[in-house]
Amino acid sequence: MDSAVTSTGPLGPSLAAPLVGRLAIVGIGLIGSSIIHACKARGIAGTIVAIDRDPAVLERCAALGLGDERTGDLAGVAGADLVVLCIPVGAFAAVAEAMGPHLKPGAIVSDVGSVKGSIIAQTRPHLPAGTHLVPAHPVAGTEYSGPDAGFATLFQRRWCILTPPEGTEPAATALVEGFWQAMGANVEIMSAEHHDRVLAITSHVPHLIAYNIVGTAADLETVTESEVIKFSAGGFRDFTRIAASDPTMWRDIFLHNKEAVLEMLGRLNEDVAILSRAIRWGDGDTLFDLFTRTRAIRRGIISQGQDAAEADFGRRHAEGAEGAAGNPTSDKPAGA
Ligand SMILES: NC(=O)C1=CN([C@@H]2O[C@H](COP(=O)(O)OP(=O)(O)OC[C@H]3O[C@@H](n4cnc5c(N)ncnc54)[C@H](O)[C@@H]3O)[C@@H](O)[C@H]2O)C=CC1
Ligand SMILES: O=C(O)C(=O)Cc1ccc(O)cc1
Repeated sequence: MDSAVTSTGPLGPSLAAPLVGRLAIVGIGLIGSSIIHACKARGIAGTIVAIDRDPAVLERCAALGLGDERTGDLAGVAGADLVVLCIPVGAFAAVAEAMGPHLKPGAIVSDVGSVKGSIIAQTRPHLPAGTHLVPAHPVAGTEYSGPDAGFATLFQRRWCILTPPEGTEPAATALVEGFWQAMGANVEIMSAEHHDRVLAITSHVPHLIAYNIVGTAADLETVTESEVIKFSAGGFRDFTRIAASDPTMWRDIFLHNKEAVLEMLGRLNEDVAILSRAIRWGDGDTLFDLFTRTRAIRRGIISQGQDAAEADFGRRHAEGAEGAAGNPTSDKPAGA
């Protein structure tokens, strides 16, 4: 990648020549618009076609200058070298069916969906021979959605997981790998099945827990709504951020990663039963041992540099610096 770099700006290296001639992004929400910002900032694509079925979204794209061309018609993928589907997981079959006939021979189709097995199953049957499918999932996002929420640095130093089905042309995978690296992401390749199990425990079940706890708190008869808001500075506040995530997107994720999520929920329920028992019987050792183990996991994540801002917060907190008592979790995406 480095030999193709001409200059380094505030957003990182800019490419000497675009990696992709014609890029089509379908779905200009948080992720689609962030890709467009990142590609523009770094000269990754020659021409960008922004496609969305919602006229209001296209209007915002025009106002924000997102895309060199904009259309509500999936025929807009015609002539694209790379098409990236940035739509809810439940919309893939219909979109793939409608766009399939317009793809040029050799086109690479990728995506950003949070579930991979279902996306492959929905998309592959509709892709003409001679095109390539290289599914991707940037493990980076916020609780915000829509074209106004995107920003160029969203993927920087974040993981992007590729799940090319067996038999995928290595050159197609390499192109998509280079595309994400050019936006600042670290790329890892694994099977779709493995991806869906890993993400079920690291992302999907945590979101379900957040939705559930906020719902439960809201339903409690003995705690008023104003008390929930007033005293939400504790752990509950972090849950409310996650529970503000897009309902359509998350409904689709749970419906399309059903098996892995149910498997992980089964394990979680068993472990919650063990904790309930420890609390009931005053078994402090069980609680202390678990909390010691989980604290080490958290510190391991930070020392691996996966969350530099929070590591910095932790350091400043230890030093007693000004502002260290605030919550390190941003309520707003940078630049939004
Ligand atoms: N929000 C996040 O933090 C992350 C989301 N993802 C995945 O990225 C994908 C997109 O998520 P967001 O950008 O957050 O969603 P979003 O809600 O911000 O944007 C989705 C866009 O897709 C458009 N759309 C929906 N159906 C369409 C169709 N049939 N044809 C054309 N456009 C259509 C909508 O009008 C909307 O503009 C989802 O699959 C999600 O699982 C992946 C990583 C992080
Ligand atoms: O905002 C958060 O905490 C997230 O977890 C964002 C996110 C949502 C969905 C994904 O598939 C990946 C990342």
